[in-house]
Amino acid sequence: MSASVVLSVQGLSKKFSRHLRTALWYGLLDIGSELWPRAKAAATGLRRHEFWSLQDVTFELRAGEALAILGTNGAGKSTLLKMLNGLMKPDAGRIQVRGRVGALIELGVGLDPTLSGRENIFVRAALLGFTRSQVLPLLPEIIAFTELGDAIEMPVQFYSSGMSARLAYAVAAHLNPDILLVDEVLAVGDFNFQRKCLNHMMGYLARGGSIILVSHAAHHVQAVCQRGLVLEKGRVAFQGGATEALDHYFAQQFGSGARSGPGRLTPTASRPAIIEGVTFTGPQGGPVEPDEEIRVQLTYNSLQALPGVAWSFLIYTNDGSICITGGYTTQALQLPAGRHTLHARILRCPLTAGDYLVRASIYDVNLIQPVAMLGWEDAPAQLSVQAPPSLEKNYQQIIRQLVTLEVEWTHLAAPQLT
Ligand SMILES: Nc1ncnc2c1ncn2[C@@H]1O[C@H](COP(=O)(O)OP(=O)(O)OP(=O)(O)O)[C@@H](O)[C@H]1O
Repeated sequence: MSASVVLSVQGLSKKFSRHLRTALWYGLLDIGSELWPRAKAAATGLRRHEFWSLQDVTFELRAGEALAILGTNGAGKSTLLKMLNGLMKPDAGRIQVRGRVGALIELGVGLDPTLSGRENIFVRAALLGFTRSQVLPLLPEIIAFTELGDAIEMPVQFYSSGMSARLAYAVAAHLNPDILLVDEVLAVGDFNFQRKCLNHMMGYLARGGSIILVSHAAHHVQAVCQRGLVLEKGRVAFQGGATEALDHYFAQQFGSGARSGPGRLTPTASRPAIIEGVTFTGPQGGPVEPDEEIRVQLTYNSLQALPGVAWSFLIYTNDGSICITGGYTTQALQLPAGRHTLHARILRCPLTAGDYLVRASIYDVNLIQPVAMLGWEDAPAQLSVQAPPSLEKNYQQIIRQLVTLEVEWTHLAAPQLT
C-alpha cells in the first residue's frame, strides 16, 4: 500500500442466501470451515440458493480524497460499507485500512433505543473503540453539533429519523476518524443539517481526512467527491471521476432505451399522435459540442392532422432534478397527418460537456394540453454534449458547471499612481 493510500480493497466478494433456512445452515458450515481450512477452500463458489451481493470489487482511497459509491437499490453499496466497517466478513478478497474508520451506516445501527441520546454517544463511541474517558472531553462539541437541545436526554426510540441522523453524524465525525463512511443518512436530515454536514465534510477533507459517501443525490456527490465508483449487481460497472460516474449511473437508469417496448411508438385510436424521437446533433450532423449550433429534430407520427399545436423541448440535468433550458414554438402550427420531422436550431450550445435528459411535447395551444409527449423514460430522448480535449478541464471540475454564460466584464479604471 503506497504512502498516501488509506484504504485498499482487492477482489472483495460477499455472498448471501435467498432462503433463511439455507442461510442458517451455511452459516453453521462456514463456522466449521473456519476451523477446518480444507472445507473453507471448497466453500469459495456459490452454493444452492446463494448469490453474489458483491463480487470482485477493487479500489483504493487516498488521504484527503472523497469517493462516491453509486448504484441502484440492491446494487451492494451497504454490503460494501458494512465490510469496510468490520460489521460483516467478506467471503473473498482483502481490505487494508491505514488508520481508524468512523462510520455512519444505517441509521438504527449502534443506537440503543432505550437509552438517551447522551448515553448513546458513549455506546456508539464504544463501537468505534473509544473509552468513556476518551469521549468525555469531546462530549460538549458532539452535543452542540447535533443541535438536539433538551432532546439529547430523551430515549432515542422517540427520535425522528432526522434526529437519529444528527446524533450518528456528530459522533462519527468528532472522533477523528481517518476514513469517514457516510451512508444515505444525509437524505433524512433537514436542509440546515445537510449544509452543516457538507461543510464539515469539506473541512475534514481539507485537513487530510478521507470519505466514502453512499448517496443517490447528485448535488451531494458533486459537492464532496472527486471520484466515483458505480456498482451494478454487486460488480464495479464504472470507476473514475465523480461527474463521469454520475453520468454513468444516470445513463444506467434513464438511458438504456429498454423502456420503449414494442408497440409503444405506434399511434393508436386512443392515442392518435406520438413522438417517435428527438435528436440533437452538431452543425455537421455529428456530436454536439459546447458553443456550437445544435440541430434539433422531432419526428412525430399522427393518424390525423393536428391543427393549432406548438412543439417544445426541455433539457434537464442527468438526474432529472433541474430543467436547464427549453425551447418553444411561439405560433400555432397546422401539422399534417402521417410521419413528419420538425426542425429547430439552438444557435449556441450553452451546455458544458455531459449527458442530459430531454423531454419533448406537441401541445394544443388553446387548451395548453399535450397532444403527444416523449420523456426520458422513452428512448431515445437524450442529449450528450462532448467537449473537445481543450475544454475537458471544465468537465473535471468538482462542482459541475452546467452552462456557460456570455459575460462582458467591465473593469474599474485603476487609480493613477503619481
Ligand atoms: N443479510 C442479508 N441476507 C441476504 N441478502 C442480503 C443481506 N444483506 C443484503 N442482501 C442482499 O444483497 C444485495 C445488496 O444489498 P445492499 O443492501 O448492499 O444494497 P444497496 O446497494 O445498499 O441498496 P439500497 O440502495 O437499497 O440501500 C441485495 O440483493 C440484498 O437483498
